[in-house]
Amino acid sequence: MRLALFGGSFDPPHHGHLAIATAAADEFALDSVFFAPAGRQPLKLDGTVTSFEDRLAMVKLACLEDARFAASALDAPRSDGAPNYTVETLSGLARRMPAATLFNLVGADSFLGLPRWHEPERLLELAEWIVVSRPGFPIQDLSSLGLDVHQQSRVHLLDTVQDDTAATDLRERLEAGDPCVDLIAPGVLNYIQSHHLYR
Ligand SMILES: Nc1ncnc2c1ncn2[C@@H]1O[C@H](COP(=O)(O)OP(=O)(O)OP(=O)(O)O)[C@@H](O)[C@H]1O
Ligand SMILES: O=C(O)c1ccc[n+]([C@@H]2O[C@H](COP(=O)([O-])O)[C@@H](O)[C@H]2O)c1
Repeated sequence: MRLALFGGSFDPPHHGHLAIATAAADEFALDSVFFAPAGRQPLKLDGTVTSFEDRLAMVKLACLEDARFAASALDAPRSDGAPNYTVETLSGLARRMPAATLFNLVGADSFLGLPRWHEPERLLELAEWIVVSRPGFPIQDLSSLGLDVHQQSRVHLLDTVQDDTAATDLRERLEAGDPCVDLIAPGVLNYIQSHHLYR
């Protein structure tokens, strides 16, 4: 079983998320990609986000686009209010699925922030990483992270996707009344409209 954790705000899930998950699943023969909305992103504790329940519901709808995709509540808000550290999510997955080959899927912008994540060295041991290019974040910049040779062997770069969709832009466009039909899955758009999100 080859399984990727794909964490994010998913506020809302969009074409860029589906494009990188599809490319990663194709290239690395993944059986499953777990889309896990972050309850409390450790580096964005002050940011306002749409409720976890709405983001999980939208992710479930987005995941209908590919049989390899599944929505996951692994990063649901914790009862003690603590942030959702990916190191804990991945170690939980490794315990529960000891036979699985684990990957962590991220865009290049997220990966460039790795030194600020909780326990970066352990994160690179717990899973292989798939880092996908994103316009404005050249994959060559990853050399600036100073990973040693072993750590580099845990990181796979995928530069076949160049998708400039960003949730921040979409939220602004939705607020302005643009339905963004080409960039958001139809089921997600229906959910946004019927729940009056991003108004
Ligand atoms: N267009 C894209 N190309 C490559 N990676 C992406 C793209 N959009 C999102 N990602 C990656 O998906 C993961 C989750 O992203 P997130 O849900 O925060 O979306 P976002 O579009 O970056 O949101 P925001 O604009 O609110 O920061 C991150 O690892 C991010 O790098
Ligand atoms: O564990 C950490 O310290 C950590 C720090 C920053 C981001 N993350 C996770 O990385 C994923 C992508 O986050 P983002 O905000 O860059 O899209 C999401 O699941 C976050 O919870 C995790």
